[in-house]
Amino acid sequence: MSARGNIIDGFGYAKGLRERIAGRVATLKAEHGLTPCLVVVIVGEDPASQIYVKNKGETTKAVGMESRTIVLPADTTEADLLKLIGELNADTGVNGILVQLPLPAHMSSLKVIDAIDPLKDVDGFHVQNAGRLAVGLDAIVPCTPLGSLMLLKDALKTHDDGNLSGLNAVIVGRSNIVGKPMAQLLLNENCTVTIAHSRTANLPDLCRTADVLVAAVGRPKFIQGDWVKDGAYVIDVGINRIEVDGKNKIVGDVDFDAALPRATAITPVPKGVGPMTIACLLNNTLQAACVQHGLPVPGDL
Ligand SMILES: Nc1nc2c(c(=O)[nH]1)N[C@@H](CN(C=O)c1ccc(C(=O)N[C@@H](CCC(=O)O)C(=O)O)cc1)CN2
Repeated sequence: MSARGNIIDGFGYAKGLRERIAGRVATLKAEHGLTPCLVVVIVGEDPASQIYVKNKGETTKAVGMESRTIVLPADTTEADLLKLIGELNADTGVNGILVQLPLPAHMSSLKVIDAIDPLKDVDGFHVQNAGRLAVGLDAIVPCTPLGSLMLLKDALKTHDDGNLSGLNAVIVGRSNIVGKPMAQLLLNENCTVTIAHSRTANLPDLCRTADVLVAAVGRPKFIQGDWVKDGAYVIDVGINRIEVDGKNKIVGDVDFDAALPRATAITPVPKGVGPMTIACLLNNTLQAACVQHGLPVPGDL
């Protein structure tokens, strides 16, 4: 039996991944004269989004890629945003397009995402990428689920036989950007997958069946310690800002302290899945640039 209570170092893993990406970017530049370019579009002034976009710009440059950030006012019309996306789609110097979410309420994120060229959709949110992932074709995979899977596989390799096949996976949350693609990825790994949501009956008992428990529900410390099966792998995707003793704190969707002793391994918040999101975005951008130029796509990093 493997030891309990291991903390998965997403921050460290993401750092290593960024270094490997930087190496491949340098090779791409040296051998093909190609520098991948990522454009991030932000509409409005949501403070958290502004921080994420700033981090994306800085890390994109740090791995040697070109970064452009387009800031639009909150009252930008949907038509104007769609026009901009059309221009970026047509610009051969742009390899990746990302529209930061959430968008202001007067815009349809589905419509906006649908306007992005699927080959430049480095978020992997376009319906063509979602469909391709669902049927097992090559696709751009959403960054947070992709990063979660990388951490999970690495933890399994470290603490177990590394095999996801046949494990029971329960994903709490059915969003298009995390829950559903995570389910597809785990299904591809031959897990038996259940997606739970707000109408699921007896959620605690369902969670107790999970060898792999993924929490993506957006509610602070929602998953209690005694919902975690002895020896489970717990991936906490939640990033919730709460106030404790007058101070702002970020916590996940899992009651970490209570879950830790039961889990074989668990991601913390912060420094768990979060840093993997941006590292995987860079990887998707690198791969998208290769596909667009007919170059071989680098393998697993
Ligand atoms: N177009 C997109 N919009 C959004 C996405 C996305 O993948 N594509 N995801 C989130 C926000 N996000 C990236 O955009 C993101 C969230 C969190 C982190 C992160 O590194 N979190 C840190 C804590 C950071 C903090 O102090 O706030 C951690 O968990 O350690 C990176 C990226 C919604 N929108």
